[in-house]
Parts: sequence; structure tokens; C-alpha cells
Amino acid sequence: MTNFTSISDVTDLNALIHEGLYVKKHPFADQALGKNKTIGLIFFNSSLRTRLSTQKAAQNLGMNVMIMNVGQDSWGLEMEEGIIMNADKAEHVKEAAAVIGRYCDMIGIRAFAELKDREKDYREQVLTQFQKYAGVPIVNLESATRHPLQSLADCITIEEFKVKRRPKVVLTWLPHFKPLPQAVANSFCEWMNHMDVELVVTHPQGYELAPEFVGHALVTHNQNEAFEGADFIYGKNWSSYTHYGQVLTQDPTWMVTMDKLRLTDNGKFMHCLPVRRNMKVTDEVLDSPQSLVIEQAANREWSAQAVLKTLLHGME
Ligand SMILES: NCCC[C@H](NC(=O)CCC(=O)O)C(=O)O
Ligand SMILES: NC(=O)OP(=O)(O)O
Repeated sequence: MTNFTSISDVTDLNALIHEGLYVKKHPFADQALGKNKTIGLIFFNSSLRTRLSTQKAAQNLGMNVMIMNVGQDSWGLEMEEGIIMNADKAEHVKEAAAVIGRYCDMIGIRAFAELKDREKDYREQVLTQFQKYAGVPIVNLESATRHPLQSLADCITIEEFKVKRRPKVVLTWLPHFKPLPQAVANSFCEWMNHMDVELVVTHPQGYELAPEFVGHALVTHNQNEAFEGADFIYGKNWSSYTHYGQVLTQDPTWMVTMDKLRLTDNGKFMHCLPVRRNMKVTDEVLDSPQSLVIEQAANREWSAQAVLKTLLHGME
């Protein structure tokens, strides 16, 4: 593995999940591996988990870590080629990525979808430009269309908590008043399509995800039906892909409640966090033993460590 931008960079998913479970048990076994290696974590958007868990994972491997918030700490970065730079962006990604690549042995990038221009977001301009100009491995810390470090942590969590050989996993849309990216939902589907699970996706009409991510999942607009017999309920809000970036409904009946969880087979609730309580999911669900959200967030450390360890081995 030479980059970690999507599941297509992963050569052996099962081995990567088991690497995550291994480093969870032996967090400091590879302290020499990252000695004198530096990772730069570049954020165009806010973060709690990704920032702290990736920093922690890198430190567990003995790496140095540098973190920068673009726009706040650094110059605004221009991504377009051949443009006259007479507006607000003071530096071009051509120089910025090349320079960061000289200071760092690998670079993590977080750059969300802007949700204005679908074609532009799905082209993954920021990630692609960094990959083109940095000259070092790139780690996706949540891009416009994907969040693979989250999806790997989700796979690790399902592997740990499943009680059936082939669990039923349901991705459900949750209500939100703000337009949010499709990245977490896209990525979750993409990774679950590589797992031995029965994948069901449920959302209101107009919230269909891009078919290349949905894969062979069963899609239904009937949330109650989807929940029946489920082992894992994965909640997430996303804005419309077809009516790009729009909030088409905030229907509160899509919120996950204890009554709905009772339709499942003692199903566990998962969410990538941050989550808005009593709008997307009730206190009762989040505070119940059926909620895995804290375990899931804790596994972000091991997901990041498995990825950084594999990339470091690839550089040897
Ligand atoms: N990295 C985890 C999710 C990040 C982002 N959520 C958010 O922006 C939530 C913001 C809010 O609820 O105001 C998303 O959906 O992609
Ligand atoms: N789940 C997740 O990526 O959280 P942050 O946005 O806080 O990093």
C-alpha cells in the first residue's frame, strides 16, 4: 500500500482489519518503525476524532507529527491550474504540496465536499492535487466523497461485536437541518460491499447515493422494514446527491429511537460522530448498552495505526 485514499488502495482488507485488532492489543510494539519519520496532518475542515486519533496512532509508531489548519494557520490555497491568482488565495497547491512533501514523509488531508458543484466534488480535486504535487504517500482524513479511516474503524468494530457469521448491517439516513456531505455514507457502503454482511440502505426518496458506492446493497424507503432483524444500525445524515447538496426533508420520524431499535435483533447503534442528540438519535439510544459510538470512535486510533504502519512498511 503506497497511499490510503480509498478502499482501492488496500491490497488485503482482511489483513488490514486484523492489523487494527493486533495494534489494539500491542499499541507500542512498533515504536522503532516510525523513528525519524514525520507525518503532516493538513485540515481544511474541523475535526476532533480524526485529528487526535491519527496523531496518537503516529506517536504510538514513534513518528513526529505536524498539524496545520489551512486558511486559519496557513495561507489560503488555490487548487485550480493556470488561474490568475488575483483573488483571496495567496498560495498555489503546486508549491504548498511540494514544500510540505519536503518536510514530511507522508501527508494526511481533510477536505470536505463544498456541496455546490457535484462534478467538482466527485473529482476529488484537493486530494488529487496533493497526490500530484506532494511526492509522498497521501492519507485521506475525509475527502469530498470518502472517509476510509472511518470505514476501516467501522469494519474493525463490526468484526469485534458481530454475533453472527453474516450480520445484517443497515445504513439509515437521519434528519438534519444542515446539508452534510455523502462521504461517510458512500465510504461505509463501499467498504461493507467488501465484507461478508447483508447490507441494507434506507433513506427518504431523493436521498439515493451514487450507484458506484451503493454496489449490491438492498435499498428501501421503509426504515422500519429495514430495521427488522438487523444486527447493526449505522446512522448518518447526508444531503441529496441527485438534487446535489440540498436538504429535501428534515422528517423527524427518521430519528433513531428505542422503539425502532426494538425492531432489530438486539441491534447495535453506530455513528461516526459528531452526532446531534435528540435530532438524529435519542439520548435513550446513545446512552443505552446497544450504542457502540464510543467503542467505534476509540477504534479510530487502531484504524489509523494499522494504516500508518502498513504505509511505513511500504516505505522500507
Ligand atoms: N467526520 C465525521 C463527519 C463530518 C461531517 N459532519 C458534520 O459536518 C456535522 C456538522 C453538524 O452537525 O453541524 C460529515 O457529515 O461529513
Ligand atoms: N468521525 C470523525 O471523523 O470525526 P471528526 O470529524 O471529529 O474527525
